[in-house]
Amino acid sequence: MNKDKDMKIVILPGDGVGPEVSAEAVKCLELLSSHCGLGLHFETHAFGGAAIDATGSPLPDSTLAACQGADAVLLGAVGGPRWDGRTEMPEAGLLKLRRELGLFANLRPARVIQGLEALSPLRADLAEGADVLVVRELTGGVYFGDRVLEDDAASDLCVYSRAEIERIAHVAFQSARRRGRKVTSVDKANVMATSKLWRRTVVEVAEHYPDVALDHMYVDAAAMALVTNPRRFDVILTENMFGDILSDELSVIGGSIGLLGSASVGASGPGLFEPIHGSAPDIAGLDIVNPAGAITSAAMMLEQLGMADMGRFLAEALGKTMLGGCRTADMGGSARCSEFGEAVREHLRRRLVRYDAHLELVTMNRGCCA
Ligand SMILES: NC(=O)C1=CN([C@@H]2O[C@H](COP(=O)(O)OP(=O)(O)OC[C@H]3O[C@@H](n4cnc5c(N)ncnc54)[C@H](O)[C@@H]3O)[C@@H](O)[C@H]2O)C=CC1
Ligand SMILES: CC(C)CC(=O)C(=O)O
Ligand SMILES: [Mg+2]
Repeated sequence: MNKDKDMKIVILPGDGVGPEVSAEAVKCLELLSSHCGLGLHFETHAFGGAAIDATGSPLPDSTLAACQGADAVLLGAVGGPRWDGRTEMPEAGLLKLRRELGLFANLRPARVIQGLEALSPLRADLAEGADVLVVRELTGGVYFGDRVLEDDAASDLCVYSRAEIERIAHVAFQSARRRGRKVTSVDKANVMATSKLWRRTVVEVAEHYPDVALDHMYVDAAAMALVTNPRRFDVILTENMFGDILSDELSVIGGSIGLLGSASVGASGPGLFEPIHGSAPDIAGLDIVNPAGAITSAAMMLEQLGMADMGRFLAEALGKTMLGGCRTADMGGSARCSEFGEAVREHLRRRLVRYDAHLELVTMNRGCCA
């Protein structure tokens, strides 16, 4: 594959385990790019706590400008106790980056991997075949509302407009069309005004998708159903904070939070690809973190950049690595983060040899038929 245009990928390693997991994902992308002539160019920028230390800001102007000019952004994770209580927190940089890039849709796929059902804490008969996509609204709700913190009282404002709900609902219904044709909208419409508007708007948007089934659940019941009956879900459509919490919960049905990647996309401009986990300060620097979520995010990035085959090769190599028994500590194994990443690349190299042979055959056949 030779792309017509070179692509700029901005890497934001961030804090804690962020640099470790993003390094493994980047090495996989470099391998694919150099082998297949993808023309990916990588540029690393300061972000999060590391950027606060270097510049005083979690999202320096130069980092934001680089992201705005990129084809895609790959992020490790930000935050950690070192910056707790600061006026400028690393996490504020992440929220600002999402808003500045207009990334209103956060897609978090989770599934129980066939052959790895034993990793799931769920009973085998519940776990088998579970495959859920969380479509989380990413630039509205309580994370972006006005905050007041006084000595004896505090408040966080939750605001959603109809337009914000409509656009994320369309993403969910369109995603469902490519999957199991079912959307479960999760809200707290028995209490919250934003949830009442959410439910009303989702029902209206659903009229454009008569081929997709829609049901509604309150978030507390959904939290229970995720671990008692995950197969009842196909696409979960929900607001910012509920989606943040539910997707961490959902990650454990496959065995570990370390497995889940995500894609954040907007109406235009670069997407942001990041594992769903945080900076895991308790295991940072030990080379034991699971880089699967970061590698999955890199595969999602390739797909979004129009290189679906390459994304599939990477995801398959990741699956083969785990099925072959190479697992990090969170999956009950003893592989180091770097060993795991290298094992993925070894599977990728083997896949690329087969791909080259296939391309050669196609070229030969074309020659014969010309
Ligand atoms: N997107 C981001 O950058 C996010 C950043 N954070 C930040 O990260 C910091 C730590 O937050 P926590 O609540 O501890 O959440 P966390 O996701 O960093 O860690 C929760 C638990 O999961 C484990 N874990 C996480 N990722 C793992 C992986 N890939 N492999 C193996 N084990 C893994 C950790 O060791 C820890 O025990 C905080 O400052 C938080 O604000 C939290 C979530 C998202
Ligand atoms: C760190 C926060 C800004 C958000 C978060 O936990 C997430 O997006 O998963
Ligand atoms: Mg989170």
